[in-house]
Amino acid sequence: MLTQYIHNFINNFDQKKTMDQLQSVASTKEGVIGLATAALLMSTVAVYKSTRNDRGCPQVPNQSFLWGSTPEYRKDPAAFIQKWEKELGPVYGAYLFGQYTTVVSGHQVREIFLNDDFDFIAGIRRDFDTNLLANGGDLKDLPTHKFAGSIKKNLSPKLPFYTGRVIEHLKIGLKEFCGDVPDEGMEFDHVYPLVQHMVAKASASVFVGPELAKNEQLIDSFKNMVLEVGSELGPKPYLEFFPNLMRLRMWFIGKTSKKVKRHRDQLCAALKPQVEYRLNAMKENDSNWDRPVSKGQDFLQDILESGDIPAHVDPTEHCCDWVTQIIFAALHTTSENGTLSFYRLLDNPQVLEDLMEEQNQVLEEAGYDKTVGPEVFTREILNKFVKMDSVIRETSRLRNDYIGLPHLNTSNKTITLSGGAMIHAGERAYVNFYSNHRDENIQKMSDDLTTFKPYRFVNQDKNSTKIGEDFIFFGMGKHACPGRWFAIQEIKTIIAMMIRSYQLSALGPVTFPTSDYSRIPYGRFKIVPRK
Ligand code: HEM
Repeated sequence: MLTQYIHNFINNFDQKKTMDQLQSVASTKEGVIGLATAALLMSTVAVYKSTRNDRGCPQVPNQSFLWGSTPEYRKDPAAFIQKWEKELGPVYGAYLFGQYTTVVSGHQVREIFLNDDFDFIAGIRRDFDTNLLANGGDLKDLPTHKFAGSIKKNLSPKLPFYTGRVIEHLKIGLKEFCGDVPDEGMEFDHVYPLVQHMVAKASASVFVGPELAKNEQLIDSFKNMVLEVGSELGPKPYLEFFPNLMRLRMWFIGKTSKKVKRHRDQLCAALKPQVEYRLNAMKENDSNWDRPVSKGQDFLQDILESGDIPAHVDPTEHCCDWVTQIIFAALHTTSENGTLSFYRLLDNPQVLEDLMEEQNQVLEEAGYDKTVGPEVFTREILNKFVKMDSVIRETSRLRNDYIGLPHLNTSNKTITLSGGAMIHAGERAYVNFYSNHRDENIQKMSDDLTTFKPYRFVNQDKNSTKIGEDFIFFGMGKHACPGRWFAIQEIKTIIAMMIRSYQLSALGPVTFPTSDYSRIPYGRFKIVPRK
């Protein structure tokens, strides 16, 4: 009743006015007390409902009426998971993140990923909706299935073709970032900015073409849009109780934030002349135009040629919405995980030398001598770097991911898992990365799964893009990440290139985070040109 009332109450308000009111309410002491009281009431109702509903699985006892088990989880997610799994088994209910949640581990994760009634995109939108937050157009005009379909059709099959361009642009990115590295070497505070710049440059050359990849403003958005726009959201724990308010807040940020406006403006300004030029030339069937396909394709051209631009949307705006979606799906994810693998190597200097040795062997077998540079890499050659692939998979397996990938039951019925757990309509099931990536039965291996073993997956038929219940880093089933081949190839190329060109070393300890807030390790490092 109360939730329904609040739902109606919010939906009957003008969004902008409501948001203004909410912002001013939340900025006063009385307002915060009011919101906290409302959150307490909501929480009490939800806890009451959850105890009355039959859940078909054991529950984590609720530790606080207001926050449920969230503080215990946030304090030490690994300890939370170990404790409750030991006590309750692989599937249990918990009051987490402002709502009742079913946490699913083991073989039953399949039943979440492979059931069409569970929807990850709908599950994540409650807390993070790219369309709203980045003012990225109407979801109906660019639905996720269209975006995913286009990646599958236009990106993955063309990877062999894009490899050379990616290498060329990674090199440009490296040069722009480091300049000429002197013989005595160069020191850096952190890996992320370097990897981020290289990923932005190479990704832009594939998504919008080599010409636009020279545009500094566009590259700035490829690098910084996700972090800057994401930071506008900030932690607002009391909003976790109010999905509608959360969405209003994202909508408000999208419409009013200066950071969002800056990135959208610079993306549109960069894209506009290219989009207009290409559309004009296509319309006039001008065979002389500098068609990107003559120099190779790019993803922007695929969008323009798809004939899918809705008639009521300005083509530049539509392409800008596409690029915004691409930036959110592809850029930070790849930079972050490239950084992680890089730090694992800095932390294991012997592996760096092994990987150089592996490169030399593969290149020799391909008919090259040891002096060649990374420009000779092809997709085929990169695929033969099996030790490096294992390092990347092992890095991803051990990432500090805990309970994640919320999947919303979008049907109007209760879904019962094979172990008996019931997820009612409108509720979310979370997948337990942490357990599946460390469980001996799931991994089908027994040697210490809590430690980093770089060559664990060599000759195991488990490469870094092979998904399954033992590797849910990219999800699973028909919605598994369609960009994973591109992401992994980019990460592999960056690492292989850096190893081939420089001797890399950590300058002090490398620290891997264990919280659920940041996945990025830190530590200083040095590069010295190889002779
Ligand atoms: C290391 C980098 C990346 C990671 C860790 C990652 C991870 C994920 C995960 C966990 C999902 C959800 C899968 C599921 O629901 O089962 C996903 C979906 C998706 N990813 Fe990625 N991703 C990465 C890079 C990329 C790149 C480079 C692209 C685009 C070129 C991309 C495009 C997408 C799209 C379009 C979806 C939605 C698929 C659908 O709903 O059908 N991702 N990704």
